[in-house]
Amino acid sequence: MVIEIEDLSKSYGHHDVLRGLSLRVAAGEVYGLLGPNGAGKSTLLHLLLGFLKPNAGRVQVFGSSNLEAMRAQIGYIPERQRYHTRYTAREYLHFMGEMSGLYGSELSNRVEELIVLVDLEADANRMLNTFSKGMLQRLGVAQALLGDPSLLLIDEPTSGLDPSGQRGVLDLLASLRDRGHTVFLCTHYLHEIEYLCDRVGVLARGQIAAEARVHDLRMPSSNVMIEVNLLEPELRNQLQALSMGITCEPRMIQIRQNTPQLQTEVLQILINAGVAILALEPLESPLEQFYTQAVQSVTPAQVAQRPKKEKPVFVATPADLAPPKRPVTRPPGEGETLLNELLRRSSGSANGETNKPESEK
Ligand SMILES: Nc1ncnc2c1ncn2[C@@H]1O[C@H](COP(=O)(O)OP(=O)(O)OP(=O)(O)O)[C@@H](O)[C@H]1O
Repeated sequence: MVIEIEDLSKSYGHHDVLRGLSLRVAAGEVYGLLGPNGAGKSTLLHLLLGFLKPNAGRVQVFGSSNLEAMRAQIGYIPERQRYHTRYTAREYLHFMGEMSGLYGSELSNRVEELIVLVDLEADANRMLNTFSKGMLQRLGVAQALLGDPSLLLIDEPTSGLDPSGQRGVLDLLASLRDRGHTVFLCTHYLHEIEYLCDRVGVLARGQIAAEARVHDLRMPSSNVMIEVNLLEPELRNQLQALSMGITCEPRMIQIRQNTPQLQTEVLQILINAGVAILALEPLESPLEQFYTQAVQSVTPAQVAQRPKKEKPVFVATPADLAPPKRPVTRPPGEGETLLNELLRRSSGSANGETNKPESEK
């Protein structure tokens, strides 16, 4: 294992940020950590780098708990890097390379190789105060790679970049993944997870609330939207009669609780009626559903009730991620999503207990 974290807790004063978090990242794996603002993603990166000390728990990188000694093998790309803008990109990389103990031809060769890798050949002699945010971010990647680290810790790499800047950074990170680097990536953006990562974890209320292989989340969405040129009222009624989960407007059909069969029936009716289909899109991606469920599932009461040594709240498997069998629109309390059911079981509520405080039971 490249990263092994067990039962990690970190507080700032009375503010408990991480509460018994455990996770593992294997060599060559690209792990994406999603979490709302303030969930503790940057804190976790700083703990991995040994910049911060945990209140409890174990952090090992490359099998060692001496994280300061491991730093040379880690490339860190922070969300916001500060640069000395009076340097050119080439000078800056030389300067930073010397700081990491590289000299002479080894340093020059490494700098030139990295300038090519991050696609800054044409701009390497320009002053950094003329660089765009995207160029600075690519320079940050080059800097992180100076010591040829095998593990990269990356904090929100495309935050604040325009679409072409984002594309440049993502393509660069994909090329690093393809070179076999182990990557631990913190992000808010689901498309980055889909594009880059092998596995995804959701950090919520100080724990890994859910974990899944990204490949297993590539499944048909359970809710889709079909955009059409125009639906006559008669046709709308015909479609809505197919299922309670279908709602129609003059130019849009929503299928909640979509199945391949139901979708085929809807499309067949539209085609037979000569309706032009302009678009068919998922209402939310399976990854989005997975993230939302994970963030909403861990309630403060559940966190407070969990004994310290308990395993992660929920680790998703492909079967767990299948669309819920009962209608999504059912009244509250009538049923649970599978994820919620598992969560309740894992917090000891399967045998009739609820998560209410003792006083309310
Ligand atoms: N040095 C500090 N002292 C006190 N509180 C801190 C400190 N650093 C972070 N925090 C708090 O800890 C919590 C977690 O912060 P952190 O920056 O790790 O979250 P994050 O998930 O990276 O957030 P974001 O996605 O917004 O960057 C936040 O509530 C933050 O205000």
